[in-house]
This record gives sequence, structure tokens and C-alpha cells, in this order.
Amino acid sequence: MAYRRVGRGLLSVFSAPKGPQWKKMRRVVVSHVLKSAQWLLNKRLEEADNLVRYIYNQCCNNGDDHDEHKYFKSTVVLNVRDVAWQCSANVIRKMLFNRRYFGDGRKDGGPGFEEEQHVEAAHTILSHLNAFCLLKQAIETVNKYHDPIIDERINNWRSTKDENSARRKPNDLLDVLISLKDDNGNPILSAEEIKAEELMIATIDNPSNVMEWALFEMVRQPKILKRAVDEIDRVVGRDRLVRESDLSQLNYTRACARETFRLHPVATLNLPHVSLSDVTISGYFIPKGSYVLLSRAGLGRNPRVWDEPLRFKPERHLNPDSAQPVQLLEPDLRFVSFSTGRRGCPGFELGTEMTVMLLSRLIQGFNWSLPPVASTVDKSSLDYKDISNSEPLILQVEPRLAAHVYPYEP
Ligand code: HEM
Repeated sequence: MAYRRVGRGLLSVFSAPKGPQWKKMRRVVVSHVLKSAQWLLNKRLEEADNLVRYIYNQCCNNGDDHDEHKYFKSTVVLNVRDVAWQCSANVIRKMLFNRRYFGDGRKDGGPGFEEEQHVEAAHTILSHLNAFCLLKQAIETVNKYHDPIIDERINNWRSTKDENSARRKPNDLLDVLISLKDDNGNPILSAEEIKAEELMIATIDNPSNVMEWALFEMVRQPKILKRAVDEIDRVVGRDRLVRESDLSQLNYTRACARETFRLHPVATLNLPHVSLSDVTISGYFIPKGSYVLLSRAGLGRNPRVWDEPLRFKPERHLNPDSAQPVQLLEPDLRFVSFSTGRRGCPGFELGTEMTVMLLSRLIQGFNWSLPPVASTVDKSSLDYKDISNSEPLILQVEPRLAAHVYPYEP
């Protein structure tokens, strides 16, 4: 009960105003961008396939040449963080710009120089969101890749004759943002507003953070990994890869993702909020205008709410009496995943699908284990730190399905 009272109180400070431009963008995201989520399913699937294909290619000593007879499938050591960061970025790049690569890319599905630079800059921005500095270089790097694509696309839409433009169907989220018109037929968003959208930043870090920390915990507790693998084999089988339509049945994998949000949040603090009025929460008076920073680690590991709070125990989220799939959303704020209230994440459904899909593909497609030099993966001493300060997870990986199941891109 204690957390409920706290949760309800917190809603009154979860309403920081960000100005009319932000409200407009939030409206656009809720009413147009997220409605597009379903028709962008194929793009998400392409990137989930690419994730599996890329790791598979790393396990094969013939590089790009996909011929199963020539392949010698081997165990390789992989930097899980690099792979998770890139594939999470690929999904949102594909939905937003309809492309995986800014440059020529790589035949094996991995990132080129441009994508590595882009993802590094996006994560630099994210890890400094609470800092009072401009992060000029990282923002310039992200804009260097985004702006030319946006300018070119706007020109392209605006140079199309009006009657053709009305018939033209959006092919990605950028098209959606550009083609929005008000009742008088004028664009709803200016070029500057489109360039200022933060969908890339809003989406890039959470799914990859879950992939890395969930795998870390599962490898440390092989029984958990086995239970998740068994569930996927039971629901999906071993002759095809997980699809989004399977996700509601992968309850144990969902519980693993939820437990990762609780125990290993992507950042120590939530985004700052401002209280709009004087409010008292659990006996603490918070004056109007205060900056409120919620500790994600403090909520998710609160011993008054969570039994054995430092143990990774996905079972705690399973409810045998409920027919509903385990939710990654936590509206009572017993931990922070998508947050709640007026500023809560409008993309929680899409974010849940992306996260569970990518994690399921990693678990289904490969056997994961500690490399021989175990010291390289010992993150146990770092459990309390923000992941961005910890060492990347390095694991041994080998394919676990028949060669024909792995996606092939000529
Ligand atoms: C696993 C994936 C995701 C997680 C965990 C996540 C989590 C969050 C969190 C914690 C916030 C801050 C809420 C606050 O200030 O209290 C937020 C804001 C936001 N997210 Fe997400 N998000 C995810 C994916 C997405 C996706 C896919 C989209 C849209 C395509 C999206 C769009 C937004 C937007 C627009 C905001 C700002 C809301 C506002 O200030 O009014 N997010 N998200």
C-alpha cells in the first residue's frame, strides 16, 4: 500500500510543462506516429532478422558468403553491447528513415563507420540528459546524419505535384511527419520541428539495455536462460524465428525483460520534472516549481516493495491467475520503465514489442555462455552503477538452430 500512496502522489509532479512546441510534437506522436506502428511491422521484422543474420555471420568463418556447406559453424566471442546498440538503432532508423545505413554499410549486416559514429553520439546525448552542458559535438554528429535526409525528403514531397502528393502513401515515419496537413492543407510541422523530433533518442537505448542486462543475468543463472529457451521452443518451435504475433505467449521472456527494467534501469534517474503546484508526498513537502528527479534504481530496488530486491527473479512477475501477458509498463511506479502520467512514454506498446522481440531472437537463435576468461564478464561488482559506466558484456555465442532457419540477405 505504501508504494501506491507514493505512486498517486507522484502523478501530480509528473506533468512538467515543456512548452507549446513539445505539446504539438507529443500530439503528433500519439495520434499519427504511433498509429503507423502496425504498418511498420515489416521494417521491424527486417531488423530483427538482420540481428540474427549478423550474429550468425560472426559465427561462420566464411564471412558474407552464405552457403551452408562451406560454413564451419563456430563459437565466437561477441561484444553484446555493440550488437545490442546497433540493432536497436537499426530498428528505429528503418522505421524513421527507411534505411539501416547512412553510408555503404556492410554486407554481413554489421554497422559501418557512419552507423558506429551515429550510435555513439546518440548514446552520448542520452547519458548526459541530466547534465547542464550542450553536448554540442554529439548533437552535431546526430544532426549531420539526420538533416540531409530530412531536407532531401521534404524537397521530394514538396516538389511532387499536389494531386500526386495527396495520393502518395507514407513509407516511413519521416514521410508521416512531412505529409501531415492541417484543415487548410498546410503542413502541420515545419522543417525545423521535424528536425527537432527526438524519436531516435527516445527509442534507441532502452531495448538495447534490456538485451545486454537480461543476457548477463541469464548467463549467470543458466536455469533462467533454459526456462526462457524452453518456452520459445514450445511456443515457436525450432524451424522458424520468433514473430511479433508470438510475443504475447512468451510470458517468461516478458517477465525477464520486466525484471531487467526493475533491476537494471537504463539510467539512474528519470528525466527531470517540475512540480506545477505545492504538493506533499509521503510527508515530504515539495514546493511548486521544484525540479523533481526520480531515482529509478531507488524505486526498483526498494526493499519495502520488492522481496530480495537485488536478485534477478523473473518469476516474481508471473501471475498464474491472470490470462494477460506480463506487461513491461509499470503505472504504479514501483519501478520506472515507461514512466506514467501526462509525460509518460506514449510509445510503450511499440517499445514493449521491440524489446521483447529483440531479446527473444537473441535467446532463440543462439547459445550464450561465459567466455573462458570469466573476468571479462564479471559485472557483478558493477551492479549498482549506471550501465553507461560499466564494462560492455562480452559473451561466447554459437548458433543453436539449423542453418536454413537463419535469414539470408543476398
Ligand atoms: C523500450 C522502449 C521505451 C522505453 C523504456 C521508453 C521510456 C520512456 C520514458 C521513461 C520516458 C520519460 C517519461 C517521463 O518524463 O517521465 C519516455 C518519454 C517519451 N517516449 Fe519513450 N520509451 C520507449 C520507446 C519509445 C518509442 C518507441 C517511442 C515513439 C516512437 C517513444 C516516444 C517517447 C516520447 C515522445 C516521449 C516524451 C513524452 C513527453 O515528454 O510528453 N518512446 N519514454
